[in-house]
Amino acid sequence: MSEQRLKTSIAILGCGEVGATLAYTLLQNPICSEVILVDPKKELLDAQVRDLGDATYGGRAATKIRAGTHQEAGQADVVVITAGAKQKPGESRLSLLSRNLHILSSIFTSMSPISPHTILLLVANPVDILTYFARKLSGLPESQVLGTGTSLDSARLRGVLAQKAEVSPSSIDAYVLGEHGDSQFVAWSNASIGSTPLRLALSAKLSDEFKADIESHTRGAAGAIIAAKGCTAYGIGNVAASICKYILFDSRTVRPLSFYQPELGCCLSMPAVIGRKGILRAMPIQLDEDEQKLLEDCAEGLRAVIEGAEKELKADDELRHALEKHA
Ligand SMILES: NC(=O)C1=CN([C@@H]2O[C@H](COP(=O)(O)OP(=O)(O)OC[C@H]3O[C@@H](n4cnc5c(N)ncnc54)[C@H](O)[C@@H]3O)[C@@H](O)[C@H]2O)C=CC1
Ligand SMILES: CC(=O)C(=O)O
Repeated sequence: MSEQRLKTSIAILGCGEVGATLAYTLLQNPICSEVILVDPKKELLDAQVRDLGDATYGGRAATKIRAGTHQEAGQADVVVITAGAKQKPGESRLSLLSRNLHILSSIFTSMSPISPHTILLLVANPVDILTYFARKLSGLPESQVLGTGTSLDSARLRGVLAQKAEVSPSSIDAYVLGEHGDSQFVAWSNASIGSTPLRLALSAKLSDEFKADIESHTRGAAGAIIAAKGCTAYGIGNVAASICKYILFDSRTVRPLSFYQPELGCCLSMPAVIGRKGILRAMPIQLDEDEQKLLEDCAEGLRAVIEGAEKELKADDELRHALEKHA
């Protein structure tokens, strides 16, 4: 096989806390030949590339890291978008929408023309809404545009359940679904430890109070970490690196990811099979009546945010033109 055919690249837009942590994770666990970092803050970009480069000299150095332009990023196999404002302590993810939508739109203008084979992975918040608009702004097929969604919340859920059940997190099969935000919910009816349904594995422990405690821990995790250190980075760095691996290795792994749900009219997280072409297919999940209602409420809330954002977009010439380009 020629050198050219083996070359695989991941571009990371935004090299702040999350982008740099993701880059470091990709250098420590090589899955591609090149990581390209892009950020308008030139001094920060150069410093991150030098610092991250210093981490590659000792070992296998299988992955090279370099600074690049938006145009170069648009030709990468996977483009991860971490560019955007982050929450201040006490702020919600949705409060970032207006700022981050402008950044998202400028990114697609700068990356154009984007490779038709690129897979876009949205990380910046509010991730479900930005995933929705990235589909429209990029002009890429729906299956190639996904967001990390509740995969991080699900990792947090597995962590806390593993402690309670005294088993390894890798033996817990449980999903947080819906919005990566306040309206998320746990699909308790499907949760299991090994092949044992959670209600059998935890029996008496699994009270409503126990569930409410776990849900509030999972929902509040980001806020608590941000209040103490100003950002979250390691968890999402690890989750985003894993998703890049599922894509590049065509591993067909099932994870809860944010992608377009035609019957709900928005992007939110449901289980999906992930591979080289992005979302290969949704994996059906049977929710109970209460969970189905939570899913519908969550979608209704996200659709209302999308409608508000669309009104704002129509009033802004630059954003309106960006959206109309691929309408
Ligand atoms: N989905 C998830 O689970 C998580 C999402 N996040 C989100 O990720 C985003 C980034 O967080 P941090 O890295 O902590 O923020 P940060 O402020 O440290 O870094 C953001 C970077 O984006 C850059 N940027 C701005 N415009 C750009 C453009 N047009 N092209 C390329 N880069 C651009 C900025 O210069 C800055 O360096 C936030 O929106 C945050 O809420 C953070 C953690 C978890
Ligand atoms: C910041 C964020 O979205 C998280 O850590 O979940």
